[in-house]
Amino acid sequence: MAGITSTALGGIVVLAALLLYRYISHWRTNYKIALTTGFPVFYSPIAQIWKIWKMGHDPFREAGSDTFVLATPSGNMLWSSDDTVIRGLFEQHPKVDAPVEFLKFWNVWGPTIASVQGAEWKVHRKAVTAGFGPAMNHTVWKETLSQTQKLATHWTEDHQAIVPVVRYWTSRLALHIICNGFFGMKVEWNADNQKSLPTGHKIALDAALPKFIENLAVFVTVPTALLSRLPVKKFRDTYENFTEITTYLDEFRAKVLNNVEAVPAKKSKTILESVVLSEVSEKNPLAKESVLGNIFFTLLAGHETTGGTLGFIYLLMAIYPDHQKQLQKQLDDQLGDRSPENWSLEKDYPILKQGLLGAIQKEVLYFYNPASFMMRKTLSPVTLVDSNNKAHQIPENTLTLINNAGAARNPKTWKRSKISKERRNALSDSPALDFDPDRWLDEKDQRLANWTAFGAGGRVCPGKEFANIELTAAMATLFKLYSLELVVVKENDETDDMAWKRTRDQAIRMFYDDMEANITIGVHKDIPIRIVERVV
Ligand code: HEM
Repeated sequence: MAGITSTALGGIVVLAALLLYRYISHWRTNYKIALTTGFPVFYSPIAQIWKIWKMGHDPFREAGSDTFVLATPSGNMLWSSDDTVIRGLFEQHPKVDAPVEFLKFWNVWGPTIASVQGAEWKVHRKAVTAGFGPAMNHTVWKETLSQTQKLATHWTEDHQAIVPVVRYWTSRLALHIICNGFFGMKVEWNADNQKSLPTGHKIALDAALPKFIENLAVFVTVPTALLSRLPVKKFRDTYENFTEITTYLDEFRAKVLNNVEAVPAKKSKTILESVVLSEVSEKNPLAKESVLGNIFFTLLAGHETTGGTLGFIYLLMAIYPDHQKQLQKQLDDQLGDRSPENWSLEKDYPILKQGLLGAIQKEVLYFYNPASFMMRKTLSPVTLVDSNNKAHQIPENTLTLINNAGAARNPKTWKRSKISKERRNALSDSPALDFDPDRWLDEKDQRLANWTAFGAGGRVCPGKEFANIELTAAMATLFKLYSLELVVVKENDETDDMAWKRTRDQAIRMFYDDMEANITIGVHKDIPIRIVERVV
């Protein structure tokens, strides 16, 4: 008996040694391949991608290079915070494309634009993008002007003008706008949406979507059969929201299909119509699951990003009242005493975008880009040129990590404000300390010429104009008619000024300490603000 055991044990030891040898030799082979790129190479068992926003440019400073390769046993991963390299990665699509094997979690109903490559991606892309255009831009402009005024009234009347978590509301605002653009739905701010539910529904669409998105990780990791059966509230809720959304999407789809012959002749289609139309196309029709999936993905990509960005903008304007006043003065000059109903997309939007309002948007998208990183993969060998004009040969099958957070805090392109070391340390060296929209108004400064918040090349964000129009209209409406202030509560024998500075510094610190990365980044804790009507 003891003999058999020791033989078995010996076998296990030999097998383990063989596996370890294979593991190490894969690792060494990958390391040698990585060296051919000409970038510094490091051995790494795993990449700590969950910490990326907080780490900022630190990994690159420690590596002594803005681009490096992590050689891992299962393959190599190139990390870059060099915006010339990042541009190159975007623009070399389709040779460099999304690594679909890591993006399957987007397939809630079926494959979507975000989780496919090559010829299949072209079909999805055509279906999704046909609905973006001048008609949609007008809808977004008008709906944002109207919804933002309604939100401000809702804050003032129903919340005694105090708003604890701004991001929650700006996400809702973006959801209301996109639901109008996609489905022609008018979502109101009072709780009546839940009372006047369409037949057959228990939850309103604008309530089910955010809850489902919040629990997307649960949905992706727990099998659907268990979600509906296990006695865990989170599982049951996730399943209920999923089935509600499926029914809504099915109903929207059926409505278009019922009258599908009329759609091709329409001069401008909604995104819903163009996606559904692709299901009945003779050439490469999309499956029903992909139709539902693409509508969901575009809804998600379109409101989480824009809502989150607007949340940062509103908060930063409360933290920096001087910038807010400067913006309001410029808005008064640009828009005069016309009311929002009379602002025009053709005339006012380009002027607003070129001024301080556009600069604030860029500054926020730069530091608080909704995606702290993006993944790509080289599908064939490519040449990448870095910001020192040096060419690097990157082998096929190299995963690449476009590190937006690192690129934004790269000292080569980022001019920091003059702030003492002590103050930086006390406020966690939060990027909110360096908030400086004016950097985008200096035309001679070309440091950030390569930077892009929306990607570039074939896979560039199709919602770029949608987002820019929405952010512009939501900022102009709010700051033309109202001001935002941090809510200051005095402690002990503090003077007004001391209490304000303490509150402001606490908010700046929270912009680093409490930043969380989920699907997008956000400060999810309370930073209460007050809305005050302007007397102009
Ligand atoms: C501040 C707002 C937004 C930002 C920063 C943003 C950024 C991005 C980025 C960086 C990409 C990836 C590009 C690439 O892989 O090269 C992307 C893709 C995408 N975005 Fe946006 N986006 C925003 C708003 C929107 C909106 C409003 C919509 C729709 C209404 C939208 C729909 C999409 C879709 C469908 C894709 C996938 C494109 C593809 O893979 O071909 N986005 N976005």
